Amino acid sequence: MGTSVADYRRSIRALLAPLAQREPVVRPLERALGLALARDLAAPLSLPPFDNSQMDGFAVQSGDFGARHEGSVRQFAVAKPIPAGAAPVPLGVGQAAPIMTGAMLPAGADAVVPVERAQPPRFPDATELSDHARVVLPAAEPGSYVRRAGSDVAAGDVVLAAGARLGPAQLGLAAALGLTEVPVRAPLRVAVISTGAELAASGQPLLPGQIYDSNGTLLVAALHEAGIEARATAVRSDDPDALRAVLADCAESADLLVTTGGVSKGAFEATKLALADADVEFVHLAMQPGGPQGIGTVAGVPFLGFPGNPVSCWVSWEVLLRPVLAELLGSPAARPRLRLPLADPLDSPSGKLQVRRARLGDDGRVSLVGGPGSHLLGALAASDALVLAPEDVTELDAGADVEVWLL
Ligand SMILES: Nc1nc2c(c(=O)[nH]1)N[C@H]1C(S)=C(S)[C@@H](COP(=O)(O)OP(=O)(O)OC[C@H]3O[C@@H](n4cnc5c(N)ncnc54)[C@H](O)[C@@H]3O)O[C@H]1N2
Ligand code: MOO
Repeated sequence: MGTSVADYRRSIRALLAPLAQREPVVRPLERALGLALARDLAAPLSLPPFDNSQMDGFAVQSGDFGARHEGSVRQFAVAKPIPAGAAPVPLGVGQAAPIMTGAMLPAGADAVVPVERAQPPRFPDATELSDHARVVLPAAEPGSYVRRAGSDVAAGDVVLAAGARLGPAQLGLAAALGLTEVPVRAPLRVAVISTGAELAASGQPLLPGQIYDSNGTLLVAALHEAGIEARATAVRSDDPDALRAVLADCAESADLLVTTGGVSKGAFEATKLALADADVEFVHLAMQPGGPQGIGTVAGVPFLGFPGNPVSCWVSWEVLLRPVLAELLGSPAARPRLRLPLADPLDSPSGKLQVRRARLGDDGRVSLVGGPGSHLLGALAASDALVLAPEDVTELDAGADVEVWLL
C-alpha cells in the first residue's frame, strides 16, 4: 500500500537533522517573526518596571482613611498631577495626587481611586489646582488599582525557553523588556521549483493545454507564513537538463530544495528523469493526496520532490514537512490538533491516510469542503481545517469523531 506517513516523516527527519546544528544568528525584532529562539531568554528587568496606576484617578495612602467602613469617605488636598512618564514627588499626608493610567505611583501612595468615584468626579483644572483644590474620595483598600512592579514578569526569570517560536506576543514581550534583537535559530532557506511544460509564462494569456503555476505561490506563501525564507522558480518545460541546471543553481544558496511535479508515472516526468542518477529515491506514500514523492540530496543539499497537483504539494508541506520542522527546529509551530465530530459522512481509501479539506462550524462540527481530488484549489481556499482519516478507516458516519488540524 506504499510507505507509511510515519516512516516517511522519519526519513525527512533524518535528511534534515543536520539543519538543527547550524549556528544561531542575531536578528532585530522586526525580522524575527516566526523564527525559533536560539537560547533561553531571561528578563533583564521586571514588568511592570515600577508600581503604576491601573486607572485615571487619585493616588492616595489608604491609611489616610483611618478605620474604613461601608460608605466611608474623606476629603483630600489635591497634589500636583502625575502624567504617565513622569517621576513623581512623594505624596504628603492627607494629599491625593491626580494620576494617569500607567503613571508611576508616588512614594507614600499605596492605592488609586478611579476619577469617576471622586467628588467632584473629574480632575481639577489649572486654576482650581493653584487655588488649593480639594477632593472627596471613598475609602480604598491597600493596593487597589495598583499594578505592582514585577507582577507580570520578575527580573531574572526565564520568560521564553530556547526553541520557543517568536510570534507577535513573544516579540512584544521582548520589546517590553527593552531588547532590540534576539538570538534565533538560523531560518531555513528553501528553493521552491515548479516544473512542467504546461506552465504558462506568468502574466501571459493561456495557450491551449496550458495552466498558470499556482504551486510556486502556494508553497512560498506557506513557507513565509511559517517563518521560512523561500523563493519560487519555474522550469516551464519537461526538459531534465533545464531542471538539473536550475537545481544546481538553487543548491548553491538553499538549505532545502523542493520541486513540484514530475514524480509519478507519466511519460515525461522531468523530475524523475533529471534525478535518475542522483542520490534521490522516488516512493509512493500511503497518503491521499500527496502519494508520489521524491527524497534525497542534490549537490549535497536535501531534496524533496512533491507531487504536482496543487493540493497534493500543499498537503505534502502541511502533513509531511511542517511537523518534522516543528519537532526538529521548534519553528514553525505544529498545527493545533483536536478531535471533532464530522458534519458529513466520509469515505476513505483503504490502507491510506486520507487528508480532506474542511471548515469548522459554529456548532463545533467539521464539514468537508469539496471532494478528495487533489486539483481542488478553490475548495482548499475555502477551508480552514484538515480532516485526517487514518489508514484503517474506510467510512465514517456523520457525527463520528475525527482528527482535525486547525490551519
Ligand atoms: N498512472 C498513474 N498516474 C498518476 C499517478 C499514479 O500513481 N499512476 N499518481 C497520480 C497522483 S496521486 C498524483 S498527485 C499526480 C502527481 O503527478 P506529478 O507529481 O508527476 O505531477 P504532474 O504530472 O507534473 O502534475 C500533476 C497535476 O498537477 C498540475 N500541476 C503541476 N504543476 C503545477 C503547478 N506548478 N501549478 C499548478 N498545477 C500544476 C498538472 O498540470 C497536473 O494536472 O500524478 C497522478 N497520476
Ligand atoms: O496523491 Mo495525488 O497527491 O492524490 O493527487
